[in-house]
Amino acid sequence: MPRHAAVIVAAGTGERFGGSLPKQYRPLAGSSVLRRSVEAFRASGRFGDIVVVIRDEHRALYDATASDLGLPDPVIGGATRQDSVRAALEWLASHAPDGVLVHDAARPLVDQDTIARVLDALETAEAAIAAVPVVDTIKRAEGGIASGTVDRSGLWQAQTPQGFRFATLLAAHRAAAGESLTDDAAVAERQGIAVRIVEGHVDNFKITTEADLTRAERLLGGADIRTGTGFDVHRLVPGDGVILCGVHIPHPFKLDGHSDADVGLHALTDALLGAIGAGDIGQHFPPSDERWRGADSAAFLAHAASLVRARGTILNVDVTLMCERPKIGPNRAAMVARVAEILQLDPERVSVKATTTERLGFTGREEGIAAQASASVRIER
Ligand SMILES: Nc1ccn([C@@H]2O[C@H](COP(=O)(O)OP(=O)(O)OP(=O)(O)O)[C@@H](O)[C@H]2O)c(=O)n1
Ligand SMILES: C[C@](O)(CO)[C@H](O)COP(=O)(O)O
Repeated sequence: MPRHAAVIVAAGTGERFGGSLPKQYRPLAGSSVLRRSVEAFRASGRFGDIVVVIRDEHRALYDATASDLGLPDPVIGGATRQDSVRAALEWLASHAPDGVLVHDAARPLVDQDTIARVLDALETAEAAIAAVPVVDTIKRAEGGIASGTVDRSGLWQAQTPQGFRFATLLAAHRAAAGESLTDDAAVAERQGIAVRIVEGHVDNFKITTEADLTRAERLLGGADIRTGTGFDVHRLVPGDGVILCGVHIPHPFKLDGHSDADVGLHALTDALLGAIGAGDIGQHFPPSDERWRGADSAAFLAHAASLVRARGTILNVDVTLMCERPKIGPNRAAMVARVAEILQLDPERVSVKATTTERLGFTGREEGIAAQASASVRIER
């Protein structure tokens, strides 16, 4: 039985993707791009060594996503993909596997059939790569103007994995050091090695831009979206106005409470905390703490928002205020604007609604005001 190794190259900078978190460490459907690629090769059960190649400065990111996978220490890659693959092959040289499959970490949707086809082809071929036929009409263009149509017959889009007899690929990479070749098949072709093409899969695309990640997320059944709800009540006592969703509204009563008693922002704070399982407002801002006496509830909401942002993105929030008076309608736009400002959200993602309770219950008797809220967040870290 031949012994095969897998090399997962993840030492790129993801320049075309951009952003502060490199694309291979971006969350993807509850996992990460890199972890999904590695797990596809683990799940195949046909590999001895699985070697991941990373950038030195990504060590903490790698540990956070893959340290529990039981892999050997990652190999440190080079300036180009070619350099990174060669570094992994040199590391593997002392293990002398019969064959090696090289795979882009940036292709997290690789399927088991594609991996198996490349491996099976290696039984009779010295080199085999996954690829899909070019299906679109291909244009050559200069200055944005088409200057010709390329005959697409016989054209393929190379994917990974790309498989080789180990000794063949190591020798080819050593010979090609310093050149500028974008895949391992090109390195092998340079040495006159016949590279067999086997069927890849259209979904085994490379994550190059944000749009690719969104497409991958969609194919995997959606992002990690969570929702939280909040509910709060404050008593009305004689006063000169209420603060609701950050807006002061003149009124012959005020809301009674330790802080400014903004029932709308309190419900919303709890909704955000609930969405990430971070307890409730009372845990974060105990009424026994003098610091919060008369406090502007915007500080509570901003704190909850920062906890969510440490893990992901706030998608939308929705607050319903329950009272007979004051009338919310004339103040709604100002409330939406203030909540959006505190949450640093587009106002289009903020909703404030109101209802009476048909003069029923404590809100109907104007003894107090109640609020309920919900928040949706996308977890990314
Ligand atoms: N010096 C490099 C460059 C790329 N790669 C890896 O090779 C694969 C294919 O490269 P690509 O997707 O083009 O990644 P980047 O080089 O990161 O992207 P860009 O070209 O946009 O900077 C990726 O898994 C990438 O991490 C690598 O290991 N070492
Ligand atoms: C290896 C590869 O993914 C096959 O399509 C591709 O060649 C990588 O090229 P890039 O220039 O790094 O995008």
